[in-house]
Amino acid sequence: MESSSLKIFVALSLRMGVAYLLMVMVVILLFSWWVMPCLAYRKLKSNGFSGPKPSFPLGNLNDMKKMKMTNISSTSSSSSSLSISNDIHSTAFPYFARWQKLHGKVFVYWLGTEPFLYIAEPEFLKKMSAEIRGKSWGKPNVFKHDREPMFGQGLLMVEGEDWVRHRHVITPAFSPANLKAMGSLMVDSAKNMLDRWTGLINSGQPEIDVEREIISTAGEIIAKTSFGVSYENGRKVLEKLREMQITLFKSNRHVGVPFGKFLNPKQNLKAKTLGKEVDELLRSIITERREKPRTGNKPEQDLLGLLLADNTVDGRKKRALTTKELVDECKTFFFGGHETTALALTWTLLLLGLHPEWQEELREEIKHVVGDGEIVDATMLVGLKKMEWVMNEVLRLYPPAPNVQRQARQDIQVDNLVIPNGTNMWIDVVSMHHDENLWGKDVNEFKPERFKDNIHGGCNHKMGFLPFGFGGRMCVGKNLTNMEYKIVLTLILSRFSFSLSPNYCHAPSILLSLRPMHGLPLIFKPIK
Ligand code: HEM
Repeated sequence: MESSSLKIFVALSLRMGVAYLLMVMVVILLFSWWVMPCLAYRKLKSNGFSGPKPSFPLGNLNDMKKMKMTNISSTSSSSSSLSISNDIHSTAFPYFARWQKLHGKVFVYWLGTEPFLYIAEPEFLKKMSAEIRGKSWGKPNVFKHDREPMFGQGLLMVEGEDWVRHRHVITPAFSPANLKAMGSLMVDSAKNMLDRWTGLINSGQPEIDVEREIISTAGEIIAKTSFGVSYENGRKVLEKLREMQITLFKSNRHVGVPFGKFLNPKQNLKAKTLGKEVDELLRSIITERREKPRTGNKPEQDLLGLLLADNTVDGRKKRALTTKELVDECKTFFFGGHETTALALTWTLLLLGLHPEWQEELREEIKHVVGDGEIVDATMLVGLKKMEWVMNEVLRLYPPAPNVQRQARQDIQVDNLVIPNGTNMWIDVVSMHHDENLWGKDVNEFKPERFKDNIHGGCNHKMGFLPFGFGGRMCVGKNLTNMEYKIVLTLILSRFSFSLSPNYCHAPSILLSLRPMHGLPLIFKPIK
């Protein structure tokens, strides 16, 4: 009798325990997905920020999806090579274009239960970022799960003192001396690509999808220059990263939605598996380099060599990167180091295909600065000023990194408004680059000369042109991009003239970066 009542007592206690635990879990979930977002909403509202009305639990995701779908169906029929417009904001981001009309250039919208402060106003951005140092900025926690397989805790995502440590280790890899040494490897890879193009043209195939070609050459360049590995070894990493990019960013994602990751279980599993495979490949590249005998006492000066070396920050020896940190940095650089530069070149070829007069201008400049000879030394490319105007104008109209994201790690005062600690921010670079109030009536025209004698391109606000980000977290690879861009474009323009194929369909779209959805077919003619 005694033992049976003990059993009943234990069973009852267990049930009550489970019920209690469930209740606590429900309260925690309700608190973090309902109460906290509502409090954040009220706080932002009381601070004067308005925006589209969210619904629980999707926030504004449904509205965004609907506007995107309506936009795709209304533009797909009209998109032909004759109707190419550089006015891309309302097609790439129809929801932001619409909400701007209703709520201005700073407002709050919701991804699931996460509020985002949308910013397309350079003066607001200037005031907001004036007091915040690089290490004090956060990156939205809500994106971290999504981006973990691609970037891990690499430089793009890391925060605080760890960011300082990583940035100090990495910056020397992009010193002028190191960049100069990378120049000849870039020339070799670009020439291989152009020899392939010549072969295709000679065999009667003058139409080439340059997006695919340039992405693969830029991948080869980053594999050789930053990691000292052959394209074959780098290719596996790049292919898997690319597959992961498509898996993670092409489908309907449920960012910020409670249990959102369980809504796409197949994709999440695939991304996780690919992430593990990439980590394994990179670990073997790292191990191989660790075991490779050094030439002399100095570590190799490419990115991987510097990441592996012990390092000193502000005169003090700092902890070297752990293997996990190394793998994450390698992923970040393998991906970030080729895709953005390749897209800058791709969009340039589109605009030059549409503007043969600028092809001629640049050819003249190349003749003057480089002569008819080879690029023997990349430093000679510094004199290509018009090419720099063209690059800036392309990055303005088609910024490969179309937005910058932040999360406040402290309350931030902007005039009489307070952005509460924890607020996510979405800085719309495409919008600012296409804002008539900042650039004038000809904002959507391709006019490289606006950058002549003016590094801001005549924009009436210094923070209205942000292709490489801003402040302490500005792009670390800017100079590498500059050099690679000039080398590849110089070689292309010296060997070919080109025009747009009638098969091109103009559909700039976002897959993390801004890319031509259907590639970029061009028709080539050799010029010597
Ligand atoms: C046209 C080419 C490029 C564009 C448009 C571009 C754009 C950007 C932008 C907008 C940011 C700021 C992101 C933020 O603040 O959240 C950034 C950061 C970064 N970029 Fe680039 N990038 C380019 C080329 C490169 C290259 C070639 C590399 C590497 C070799 C690279 C590596 C990085 C890294 C690691 C960061 C993070 C820096 C930090 O947070 O300290 N980028 N880039």
